[in-house]
Amino acid sequence: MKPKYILALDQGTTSSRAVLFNSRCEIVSMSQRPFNQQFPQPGWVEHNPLEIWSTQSFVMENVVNKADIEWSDIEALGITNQRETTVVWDRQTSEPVYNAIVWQDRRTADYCDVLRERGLTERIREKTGLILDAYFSATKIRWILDNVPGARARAERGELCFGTVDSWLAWRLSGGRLHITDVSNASRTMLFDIHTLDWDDELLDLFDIPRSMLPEVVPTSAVYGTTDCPQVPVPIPIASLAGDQQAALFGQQCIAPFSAKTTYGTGCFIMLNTGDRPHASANNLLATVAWQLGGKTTYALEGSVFVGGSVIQWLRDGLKLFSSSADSEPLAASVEDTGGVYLVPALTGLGAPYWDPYARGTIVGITRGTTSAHITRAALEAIAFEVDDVVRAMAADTGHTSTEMRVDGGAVANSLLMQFQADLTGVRIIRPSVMESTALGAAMFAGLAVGFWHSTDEICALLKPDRTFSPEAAPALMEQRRKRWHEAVRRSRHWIEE
Ligand SMILES: Nc1ncnc2c1ncn2[C@@H]1O[C@H](COP(=O)(O)OP(=O)(O)O)[C@@H](O)[C@H]1O
Ligand SMILES: O=P(O)(O)OC[C@H](O)CO
Repeated sequence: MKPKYILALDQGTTSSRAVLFNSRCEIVSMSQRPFNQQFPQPGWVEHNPLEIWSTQSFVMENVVNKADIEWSDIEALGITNQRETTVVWDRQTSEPVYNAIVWQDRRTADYCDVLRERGLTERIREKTGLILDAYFSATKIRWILDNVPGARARAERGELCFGTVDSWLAWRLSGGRLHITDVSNASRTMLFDIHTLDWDDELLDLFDIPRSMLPEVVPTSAVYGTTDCPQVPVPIPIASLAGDQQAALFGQQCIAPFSAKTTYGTGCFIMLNTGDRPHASANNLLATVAWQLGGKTTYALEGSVFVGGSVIQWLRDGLKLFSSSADSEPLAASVEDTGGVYLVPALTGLGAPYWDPYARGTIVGITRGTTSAHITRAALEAIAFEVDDVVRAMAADTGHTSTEMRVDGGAVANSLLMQFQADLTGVRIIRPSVMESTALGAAMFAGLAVGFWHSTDEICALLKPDRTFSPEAAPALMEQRRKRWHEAVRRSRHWIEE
């Protein structure tokens, strides 16, 4: 019999990726294409939705051509995506009415302050599991309706569609037949009740968003329809939609309650499976939907750190300390320690567990002896400190201390960072052999929907770890370092005037 494949489309913040998996969960081919990041004003981040689609469709075609297979050999495709990023488009023409407002964009921070002053924080948290913050889609949609000429009237006439990037891609792939989003993406909009699993009318009223704009909410793993676009010559079942962090949690086989993963990409996203109910956080973490599979809903606790690997990008492109992100490791390893330097990468404010949109990046402890190597090492350590803050908040929330954490994302290639993370957090860090956990998760959801794989157990038996990092440092020393880090964080906070 001819081999069959599952195609995963992974639409990330900085690049679009397509990955083709065979039935042994091996990567058969892969293609990646970066696209433009637009920063029209300080704190604003936008993407062109047409470029998101053109790069995504380019890599999708490329991956099939590279593998030298027929499109009809693909049993199903799955979509996973940067979450919260907001696209609004015309239902008739499919033309976006504005650029995509990216999850990192802070333009609606002051509007969130107004809502906070009106005492809405708790009500929003109860329903959505989220912290009232500009990160989520609701205030971004409202901004588009209020600021793009004619948009509100068109939305009220039912002419506009809203979607996170999963919806936008499903719309384009299906030739405008599917206006859908899955529960994991819906749970990041701040318009979705994670208990009833439906859009919430009170929140829609609050943000003044017509319900007709919203996509239909579907399970994470199911056949929703087939492709119908010029780029795909045969109809292929579209069989999963999942937020990228939730897909990574699944791809990392964190299927049992209290299993956890961290993805070290542009940001760092720490997620803990909390089983079949949301866990309300007392420590500024998010309760969110992990996935809906086989009629069962699984929830997670999440800490979202806004600047992770992107601080290394900033050292590379902004300060020009090295020419490739991988060079950060030998440079940092060329010194024994940071020489007392702490770098707080609050370049777009601070996310979990601080949620301070007015914080800004800070480097403290610089002396005449400080070199680019010390600063680079401090930046790598900062990523680990940020993750450690969230892991500790999770332990405080759940009363459960994990002994291991699975990791993925571009920056896990950095072994110095991984070892420091193990030392600091005191847990075993497990790096998988299939590093594309996000794409793998999307493929697993899609493969399960079409019977390509029959159970998660069958898939887990196919996957092996690549390397484990065990804690080696003295806990007392790490505690001292943690104190200094918190002192540096304190200095970075509330820097921008409200
Ligand atoms: N060896 C490395 N050391 C540290 N950071 C790295 C390394 N390789 C890549 N990165 C960082 O990882 C990020 C890319 O990770 P990736 O998972 O591809 O991001 P995303 O999915 O958010 O677009 C970049 O910010 C890059 O600077
Ligand atoms: O594109 P990534 O991997 O940085 O992920 C972005 C997150 O989904 C934002 O919440």
